[in-house]
Amino acid sequence: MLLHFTKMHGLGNDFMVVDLVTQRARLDDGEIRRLADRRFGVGFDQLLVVEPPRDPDMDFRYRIYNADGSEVENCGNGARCFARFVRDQRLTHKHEIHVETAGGPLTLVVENDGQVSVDMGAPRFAPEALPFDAPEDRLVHALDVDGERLEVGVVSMGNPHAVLRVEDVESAPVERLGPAIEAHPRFPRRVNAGFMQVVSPHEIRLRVYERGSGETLACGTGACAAVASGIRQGLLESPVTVHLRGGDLRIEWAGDDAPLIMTGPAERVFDGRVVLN
Ligand SMILES: N[C@H](CCC[C@H](N)C(=O)O)C(=O)O
Repeated sequence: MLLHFTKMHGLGNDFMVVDLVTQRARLDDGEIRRLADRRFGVGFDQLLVVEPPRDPDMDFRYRIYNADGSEVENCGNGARCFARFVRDQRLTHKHEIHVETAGGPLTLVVENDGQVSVDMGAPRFAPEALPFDAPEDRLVHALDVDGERLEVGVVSMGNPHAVLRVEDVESAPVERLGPAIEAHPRFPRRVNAGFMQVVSPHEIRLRVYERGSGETLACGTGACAAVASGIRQGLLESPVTVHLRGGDLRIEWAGDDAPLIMTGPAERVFDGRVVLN
């Protein structure tokens, strides 16, 4: 069977996007891992699958799978690429798109300059929202990792994030601490590990070792989590420019139960067809 797809990226966080509104295919986790492979398959950080909505008030449902085949609740860069995809494919003509995800409903606005703004919902800090094994909500939690005692902010953006403040993202031990935090037993469903350098109250640099995909060039939910944790700790003030390895995102948050608004680009690279086993 041939499956049509579009290769896209949000600041270098790259996606294989598949329309299962006009196509039919069943992709199990083994097939997703094969397609994710950058030599034996198409190669991507995440697979985005566009489906008809289950709720008639929504425009679409979109499902997100990491390169290891795990299905996840939310993907910020993916949401922007999804919005660009459904308009480019003429699956909708709307500028404001309402979509169901495993992490809850999202509202996406495609701006005239090609940037996409996403209402990412409100961050949740309660440990049970991630889930994270801790007795209570704290600004930062002590976490023993690889013989070190770290202090991490924990945030759910629908998906789980642990944010570690570092002096310099370039010299931060992401390769060593990233996998150790991702697989830490106090995160029963694993976690995305963010390494945040505060440049000024309105500017950070960020690297993210993503759950299920490793370090990516950008992570939208990771940028939201870092900003939310930084504002809550009094280190940052909205709006915040987040410098990621693949480029910049703008994150706004009014605090408390207000949603985080993330704005950034979404690029198409090529259309393709792949043979499914
Ligand atoms: N690896 C993440 C999903 C993708 C998030 C990221 N690509 C983004 O832009 O938010 C997780 O397992 O929760």
